[in-house]
Order: sequence, then structure tokens, then C-alpha cells
Amino acid sequence: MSIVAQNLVWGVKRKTIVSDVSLSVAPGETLGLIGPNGSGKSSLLRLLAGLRRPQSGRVAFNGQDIAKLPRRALARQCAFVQQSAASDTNMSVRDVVKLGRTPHRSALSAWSSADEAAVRDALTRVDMLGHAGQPWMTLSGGERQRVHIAKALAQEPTRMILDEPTNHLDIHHQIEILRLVRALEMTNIVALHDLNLAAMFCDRIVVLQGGSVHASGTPEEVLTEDLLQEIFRVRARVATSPYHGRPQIDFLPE
Ligand SMILES: Nc1ncnc2c1ncn2[C@@H]1O[C@H](COP(=O)(O)OP(=O)(O)OP(=O)(O)O)[C@@H](O)[C@H]1O
Repeated sequence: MSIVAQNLVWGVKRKTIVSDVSLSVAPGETLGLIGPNGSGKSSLLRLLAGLRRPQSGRVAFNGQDIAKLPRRALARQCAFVQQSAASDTNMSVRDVVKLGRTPHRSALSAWSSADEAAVRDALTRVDMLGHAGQPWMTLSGGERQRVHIAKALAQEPTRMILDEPTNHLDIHHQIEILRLVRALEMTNIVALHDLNLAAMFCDRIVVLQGGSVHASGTPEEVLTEDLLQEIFRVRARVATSPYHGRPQIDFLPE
């Protein structure tokens, strides 16, 4: 269930957007990806999920180059939850989540009780079972986000790559979703803007700046006052939380 990226490069025209990025995520680990707006997080996540081919470098799942994996096999191994993904206007919540089962089913196979159980379980985990029959279009932003996470869970992958999954969520659901992601026996890469949540829920953190890895390590190693000043241009104080033992960041007024 490992994810290893070696020397990934991607860009458009003459602009390099992901510049020689290498990282590795051990089985069961949750890696946080942080960095300022435009630092290349979403672009990198798309390469890691196999949705985009790098210009050079490679991504391997358990040592296997994902460029050589058929799309269905890739989808069984890795679910991607993208920022504000859209779904077909006429679909119900249940139908959106059912799409997550596609990589497990052949064109002719009937909808099985295992498929039904996976969809129900996924909706329950994100607290959306009560909305199963509702048209997707009528959901609030946070509810849509949770349904897209349910779709990824219904896919029953061994890896999840999530691009700002807590965007739009109230604080209760932000914490619930990250707790859920962390508790899953999966290998996860999650882009986050909230540094305190990254500190609480990630085993390790990679900091991107200008498309390159600026730092990586445990939250304690990475989230230093100097780094916050240099990369995020904020003055902050970092202490160890007496409640969860992870770094706790206080941002200072100017
Ligand atoms: N297809 C594209 N064509 C041109 N420029 C692009 C393309 N995709 C991304 N970029 C540029 O690459 C840079 C990185 O974008 P990306 O979305 O990966 O950043 P990000 O770190 O996810 O940003 P944010 O935190 O704002 O979501 C940005 O400057 C963006 O404008």
C-alpha cells in the first residue's frame, strides 16, 4: 500500500509547475501536503493519483509503476477526492456514491449486496445516509464534499488522495472527516490549508513551495516558527498542545 514518487516534473508550456518532487508514504501512513496558494499541491496530487502523466519521473504503488496499470486497476487501488468536484445534475446522493463501485463491477454484473453494503457503509461514515434520496444538486457545499468522500470510500481503495477535503466543512465535520481518514487502514495523502489540523491528523508533512519540496518530516520537525514565517509569511508561536501532544500554532497579530 505504499506510494513512492521519484523526481516528478510537470508543467505547461515553458512553466514548470511541479519541479523534481520525490516523496514516499508508508503503508497506513497519512501524509499531509501543505503550501501557499499556487505552490503546486493540486497539480502534484493529480500526478500521484495517476490522473495526469508526469513529463518525467514516476509514481509507484507497492513498487509498481502506475503508468503501466490499467485505469480500472488503478481505481481499485487509489481514490481521488478532488476540490469541489461536480456531479451530474440529475443524480441522487445514492447514485453519486454508487459510481464509486464502478471499478469493482463488470458491464454485465448485477448490483450485488456487497455493492449495496459498501454504499450504505460509506454514506453512514460521512453522516449522509439520511440524505441518500436527495438530489445531489440540492445539497449544501459541505454536504457535497462529504458525498464525494463517501464515493471514494465506496470504491474501497487501499489508498486515498484528497485535495483539501475539509474545504466547506464546519469544524465538527472537518475533524470527523480527518479522524475517519486517519482511522482507515489506508495510505493517504491529503492537501490541507489548516496547519493546526495538519499537525493533529498527519503522521508526516511535506511542504511545497514553487512546485518543489521545501521541507518534509513529522509535524514537530516541519511546523517551526521560522518555516511559517518563510513559507507562509506569518508570525506565529508554536507550542506542544497539552491535549493532543502535537504542535499547536498561534498566529500573532502584526
Ligand atoms: N493547466 C494549467 N495551465 C496553466 N497553469 C496552471 C495549470 N494548472 C495549474 N497551473 C498553475 O500552476 C500553479 C499551481 O497550481 P495548483 O492548483 O497546483 O496549486 P495549489 O498549491 O493547489 O494552489 P491552491 O492552494 O490555491 O489550491 C498555479 O500558479 C496555477 O495557476
